Amino acid sequence: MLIDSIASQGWATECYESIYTADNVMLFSKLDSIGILCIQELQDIPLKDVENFICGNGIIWLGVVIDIQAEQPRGAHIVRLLDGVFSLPIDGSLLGELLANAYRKALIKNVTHNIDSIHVDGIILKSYMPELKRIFRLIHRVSDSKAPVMILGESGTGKELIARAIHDQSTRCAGPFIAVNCGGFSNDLIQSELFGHEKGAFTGATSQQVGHIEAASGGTLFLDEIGDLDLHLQVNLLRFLESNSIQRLSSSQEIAVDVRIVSATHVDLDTAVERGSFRLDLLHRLNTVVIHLPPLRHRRADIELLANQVFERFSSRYPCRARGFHRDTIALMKSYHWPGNVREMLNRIKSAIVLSDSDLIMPDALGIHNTTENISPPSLNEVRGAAERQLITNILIKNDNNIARSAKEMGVSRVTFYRLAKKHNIIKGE
Ligand SMILES: Nc1ncnc2c1ncn2[C@@H]1O[C@H](COP(=O)(O)OP(=O)(O)OP(=O)(O)O)[C@@H](O)[C@H]1O
Repeated sequence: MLIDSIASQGWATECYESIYTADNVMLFSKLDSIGILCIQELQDIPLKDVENFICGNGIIWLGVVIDIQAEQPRGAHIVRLLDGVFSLPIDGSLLGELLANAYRKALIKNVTHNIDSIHVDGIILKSYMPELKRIFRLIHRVSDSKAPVMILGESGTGKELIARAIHDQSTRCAGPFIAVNCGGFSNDLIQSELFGHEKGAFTGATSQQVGHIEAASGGTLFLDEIGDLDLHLQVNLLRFLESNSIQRLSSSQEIAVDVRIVSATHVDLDTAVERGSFRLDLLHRLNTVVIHLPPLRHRRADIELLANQVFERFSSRYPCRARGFHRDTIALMKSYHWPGNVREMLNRIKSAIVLSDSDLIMPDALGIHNTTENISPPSLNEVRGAAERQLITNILIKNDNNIARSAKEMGVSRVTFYRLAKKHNIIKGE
């Protein structure tokens, strides 16, 4: 068996039955991994999916074929996307050489393309959590496509920053990034803000105005608080998404527009659909790719990293005596509930930097008087869910995101581990 032969040369191996299952694991795998694809097994899989799989992660791929001649022409196309191909049976030392070469390339690729972090607005987004690393990799992966992205998360978790990151990493980065708050205006105003209007379209329309959708052409339109959009406007937005064209208010002229849509909301849209306040067809148009941003209280592992990043960023801008945080301050930040998420952390640290008169920022400088403020007691289900989620996350971190080892340590099958990790959005479903 090929797997045994590879393992006998000292390589750690994992075997997956389909590229769809493997795809989830790839998002977690170390970037210096090598993949081997059995080309025969790809016969029934749409070529587009195979291409996306091979090109969509930071891994060096080799292919194994039974009979190279018989693989033409579909197999030949796949082979061109790979870094090398070999047929079976293969001599052990030749296999060792192929793997060593691929590993060298993987290490170089890992150094030159760090896809575990994102640069945006002068900030480096980093995380110790597999869930966040997966999001950063996802952003890199969707960068070349126009697929609509929906970002879900509480206020202040960084939804707009992530939307900006998606734009900046994309092939549209030279185009405009236009952000619109769908909940911030009256219905009439938002209609005109989005679609534009002709002169005289309504009282006060003294000149023609280009709407945000048109203005974002060639770039990205970020629709914040999409859950607050009125039903009537949802119909108009859906029409635009289906036709890729708009009509300004009071005009019958169709204007073609090429934009990528990123939307965000803190509202539970599934419930909104059930209640009839959000259209299911619009939801399906917007949520091709979904990113769940966790609240800061679920990112304990990142608190110190984030706090230090914020400190570095702002301590050079303001007069500041402090050189960092006292360890009790870090401990307080880790135990605090952060109802306002990263935005609240930013504001508390900024004022602590300005007000602090000691070498280290002390806990009281954060102005957090009662760590239980704003916390309503969690339900038993919430407590169980949070514990399960934390356990899975910790086990994944400990096992270097290796699913098989994590499942073994947790004492469940790989399938059960997968199901639990998917349930908690730690990994993406198929
Ligand atoms: N990982 C991060 N590192 C540093 N700053 C961050 C990070 N995430 C978010 N921020 C900052 O936190 C603030 C809030 O972020 P953002 O406006 O993107 O949140 P949001 O989820 O869109 O909030 P809302 O739903 O209220 O509009 C911004 O100043 C942003 O720059």
